Amino acid sequence: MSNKRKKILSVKNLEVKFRVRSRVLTAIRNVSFDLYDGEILALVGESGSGKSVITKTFTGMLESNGWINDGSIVYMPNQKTIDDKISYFKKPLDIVNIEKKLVAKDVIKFIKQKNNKKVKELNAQISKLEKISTNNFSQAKEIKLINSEIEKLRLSIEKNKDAAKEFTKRNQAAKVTKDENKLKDLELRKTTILDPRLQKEEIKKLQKNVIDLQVEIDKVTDLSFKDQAMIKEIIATIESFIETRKQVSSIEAEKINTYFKEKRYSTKFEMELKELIESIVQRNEVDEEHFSNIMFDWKEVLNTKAKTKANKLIREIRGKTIATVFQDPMTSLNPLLTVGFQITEVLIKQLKMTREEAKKEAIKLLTQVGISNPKSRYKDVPGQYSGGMRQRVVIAIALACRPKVLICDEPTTALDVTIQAQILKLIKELQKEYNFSVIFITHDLGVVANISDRVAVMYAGQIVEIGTTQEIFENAKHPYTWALLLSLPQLGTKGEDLYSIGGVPPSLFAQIEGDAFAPRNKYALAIDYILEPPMFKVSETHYAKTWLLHEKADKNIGPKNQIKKTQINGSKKTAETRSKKTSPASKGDTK
Ligand SMILES: Nc1ncnc2c1ncn2[C@@H]1O[C@H](COP(=O)(O)OP(=O)(O)OP(=O)(O)O)[C@@H](O)[C@H]1O
Repeated sequence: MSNKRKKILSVKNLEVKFRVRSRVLTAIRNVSFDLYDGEILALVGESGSGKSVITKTFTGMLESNGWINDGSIVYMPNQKTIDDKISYFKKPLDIVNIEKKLVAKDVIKFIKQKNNKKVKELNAQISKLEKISTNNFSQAKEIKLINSEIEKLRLSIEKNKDAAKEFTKRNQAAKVTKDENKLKDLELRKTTILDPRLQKEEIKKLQKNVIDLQVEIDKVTDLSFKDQAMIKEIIATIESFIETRKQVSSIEAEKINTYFKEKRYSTKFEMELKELIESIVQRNEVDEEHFSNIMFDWKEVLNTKAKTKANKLIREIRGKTIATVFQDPMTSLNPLLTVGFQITEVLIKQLKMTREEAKKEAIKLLTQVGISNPKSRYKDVPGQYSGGMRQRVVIAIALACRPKVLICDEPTTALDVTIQAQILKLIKELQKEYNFSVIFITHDLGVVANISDRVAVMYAGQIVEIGTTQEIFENAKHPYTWALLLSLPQLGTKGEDLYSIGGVPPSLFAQIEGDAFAPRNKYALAIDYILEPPMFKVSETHYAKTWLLHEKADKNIGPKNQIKKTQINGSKKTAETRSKKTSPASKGDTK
């Protein structure tokens, strides 16, 4: 695959995080790659390596507990798209910018909402004090109210003090302290109300607070996307401490410390979070009540749906530019509606076709994806189709809007080997005909040997090796790619156990030091445990993230025999031959 081809998607330094029960995990760590116009790029790696998460970021399909923390994903429409009347995107478009609008306004909105609420409360207090200062009747009424509150508090304190003497009643002791503080406040308010000079001072103080909060409302709009992500991380860190009582790691504490040090202006909300974090780090304790008070409206803000514009754009991308085919066709199909109806709905909604035009086009699409008797099958519901045929229908729907990028997320994993070969062949044929680009996700390198132009190998949220399919199969450089190749059933010896990669991938909750694969890598070097390797260039099209490519590393390290793609092809061919014997496509899978 020549790098001279035009890029259609360019991913740079992508970082994706998820909040899981008040902890944060980093699922994608600084990933960069390009997708070229008309190519098939395979994303390969074990379960959990981040293949699906990456592609979900292209279409705004991350679950609500996930967000893009950093990086950019730029979609560049090709000439065909630009010339095409119905295509929606004519200019390069940074998908992350749209996503930011979807997820990042939360913090700004939250702080604004909180400050506005406080301003309202303060203004009410000011007007009450002003009223009291000019009206004796109001003053007497207020004093009466305060006196009755003071009386109630005194009674409550007496009662709880007795209970607190029993050593087990911790709650009562805390309540006594709280009530005593309230009592002090009320006494002070009473004195203020009775003294006109103090009253004026109090009004001035409150007015100053209002001004400070209003300045903050203006400033908070400047919070960058990164600031907001950091604030979310700090909140999660505090929540995690409350839940687990586990001390914050020194790396995290340092990161938070640096964030505050480098800030020119911090909002009151941030300052309060800073205080809470400091209390955790320095004294291993946190004022939970304070935290829940300042976070009171947080959850509501996170769930707001006021992100409609960005949502609309993302839907346009999802519908007209980047389509996805998932492993289980039933996740995309409605079991109660006929296949014909489901295809025509897309055509009518997205391409504004009339029902008649849509029907014609749907039958054409069904024919193209290899459904025999499309006119009669058009009226069947998905349950009347077999697994392989359903997947063909999903492909037809995905192609209905002529996408420029088709994401295939393990589309053949649930199918038996013969049907799998048919579907792969179909995708390849359609791709040639319509010249869209494909990102093919799979955990099985063997599946992509025949279909992909390039392969990107993923491990623990990173791309560890990328190259043309031939380079990856015949000249792999990363020990993880060697392990994947060696565990292919096609390469196993009859009667012997298949090679399996020992150990488990690292936890994505923790900061990963050095090379993430080192603990499972029998060729690991000492440096792998200390320093993360960079991407080393092997050729114009081939890069690998392993210290074994460093000029000082021993070049003889690695498995003795390199694997030939032809070995994989051989076994894939057998599957294809089997499928051809039962073709046309429908024969092996006629239902
Ligand atoms: N909604 C979520 N909440 C929390 N963690 C998530 C969420 N979605 C994905 N992850 C985590 O992100 C990491 C990458 O997941 P991803 O689904 O991309 O893996 P994958 O390589 O596609 O694997 P698989 O083949 O099993 O789907 C995993 O550790 C997963 O647990």
